[in-house]
Amino acid sequence: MGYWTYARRRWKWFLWLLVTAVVLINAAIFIGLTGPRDQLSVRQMEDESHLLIARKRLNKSRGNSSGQAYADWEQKDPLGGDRGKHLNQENSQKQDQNLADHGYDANQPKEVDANYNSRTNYTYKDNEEDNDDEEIIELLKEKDDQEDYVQQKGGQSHGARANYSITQVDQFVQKFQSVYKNSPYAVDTESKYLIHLRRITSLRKKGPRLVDYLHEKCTHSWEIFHSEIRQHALYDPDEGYLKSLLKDMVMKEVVDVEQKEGGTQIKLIITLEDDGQSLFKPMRFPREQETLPDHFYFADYERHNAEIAAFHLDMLLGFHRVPPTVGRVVNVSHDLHRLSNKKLARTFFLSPAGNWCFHGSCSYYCDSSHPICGHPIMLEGSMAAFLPPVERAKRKTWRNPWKRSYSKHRKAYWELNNDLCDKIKEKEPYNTGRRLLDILDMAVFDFLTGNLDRHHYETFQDFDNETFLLHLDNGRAFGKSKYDCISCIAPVRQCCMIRLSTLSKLVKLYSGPDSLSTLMRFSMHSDPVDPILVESHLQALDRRVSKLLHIILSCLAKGKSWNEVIIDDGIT
Ligand SMILES: Nc1ncnc2c1ncn2[C@@H]1O[C@H](COP(=O)(O)OP(=O)(O)OP(=O)(O)O)[C@@H](O)[C@H]1O
Ligand SMILES: [Mn+2]
Repeated sequence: MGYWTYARRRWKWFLWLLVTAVVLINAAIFIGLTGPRDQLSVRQMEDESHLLIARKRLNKSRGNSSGQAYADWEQKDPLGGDRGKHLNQENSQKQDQNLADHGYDANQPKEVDANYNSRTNYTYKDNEEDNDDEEIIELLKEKDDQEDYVQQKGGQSHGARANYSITQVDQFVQKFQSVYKNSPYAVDTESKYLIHLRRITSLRKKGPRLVDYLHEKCTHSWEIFHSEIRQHALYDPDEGYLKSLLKDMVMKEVVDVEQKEGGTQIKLIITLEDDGQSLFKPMRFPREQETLPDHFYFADYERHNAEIAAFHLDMLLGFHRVPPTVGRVVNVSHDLHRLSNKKLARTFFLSPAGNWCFHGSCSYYCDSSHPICGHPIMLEGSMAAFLPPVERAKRKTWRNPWKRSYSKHRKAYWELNNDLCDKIKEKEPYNTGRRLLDILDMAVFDFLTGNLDRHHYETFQDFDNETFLLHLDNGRAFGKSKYDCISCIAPVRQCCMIRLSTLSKLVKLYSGPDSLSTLMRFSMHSDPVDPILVESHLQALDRRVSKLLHIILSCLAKGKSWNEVIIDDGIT
């Protein structure tokens, strides 16, 4: 072999080694960049053919879409069978029978929360931010020492009183009854809560519609919902369209899916065959799972069932400020993946357990370690009716004066000082009209649901400042059933004020015969993904009704006069 032949062979070897090295280095870089965790999902997302095969297989065995999967729900009345009738005074006699038909018996003994009397419930140890609230803690501790602060009376049903009666509140309720004896706000212990509620809401002046919808011709339920939005309420529960809207959100075929930008966690805009749209928040955890003790409120996961429960609670309180919301089970493949754009579709994958999962893109929990998964393909979520597009009905976003700091280290002004109310009372829009009392209503609502995440609120610009506040975004509510968020009610405690119509409803819920937990259980029973709340969260509602009344009572005890604390602004 000559020298040149030998040299050529070595050169070939060298070239071959070089190419192999380049390939290996590239592969190493690829693995390093994507990380071993994502290898499986990257492969799965790139190669959608296996998803198509799996989809076909599962669709065959489970029905094509959520509409079909939920066809049996068609027979169900989305507003609780005879809710319409319950709210109708003329049918009040039928009501008892209807309630009985639904297994509702006001005289049934209720499960008593055995832990309620324990001291830990009053010291709020599981959330340090509220430990600054010395005053209320001292007050509650003091009462706890008196032992009769909370008397458990399992066996009888008298509203929240049944399990969570407070001696001083009983006396306050008696005074309330005598002061408003012959007024629409009168409270007795016999009549049904829904009759009481109806009497109060019937006093409401609805006000005009949104300007752009004055001459609207409507066919679909969502169009009617938009055109029926009024100055003083988002919807009217007595109108037939609400029932149809809830039903349509469950039954209509999904025709488009898009990820909603803005906010921190994943939400999808789902368009249905009638062109109506809903905001879909997917289920992440079982109902029993509570907020992780080491999570701040702003890092807490959103709960789809909290959105549904909040809608029912808001309706039962007669506020009508939460967009109609209902549970729906969707097919991750047919209803979501098939209709997603490329960016969203790439985040879908088959999990090692064989479940259909996705994670979308957002700032919190949108990665493959926090997947949203079907079982194996059907996924539960909440569908909130979309508000009118901003091009037709502009909304104004307001900073909540009692906004939290959203920082691990800082506290907000109102958490360190008690005079925020005195300051904002002087300022627009809180110095006139209904706004300040609406903020206090929102605090009552958030205290009941345990929602610490109320940084902003919105109103419809058409109605200027004299309008209701939208109670949007309740996804972080109902996170801790044994903990009552006293700081959520700071606006009421610091202003020492409450709207008469709201107080009257709370007094009625305390007095019975219906308790808030029973009414909620009954109202939510109509939802396709019922049970919406586990028992401990329902019991918490009754406990919080008692505490709310105690907070009002302590304002009076501080020397404020009745009319300074309880404000009749005519808004119901
Ligand atoms: N039913 C609805 N129809 C139309 N828009 C809505 C609806 N609900 C919420 N939005 C809009 O979408 C935005 C985000 O919704 P939401 O607040 O529920 O999401 P989020 O991720 O929980 O937000 P954040 O992280 O800020 O708490 C809201 O600020 C609101 O403007
Ligand atoms: Mn939120």
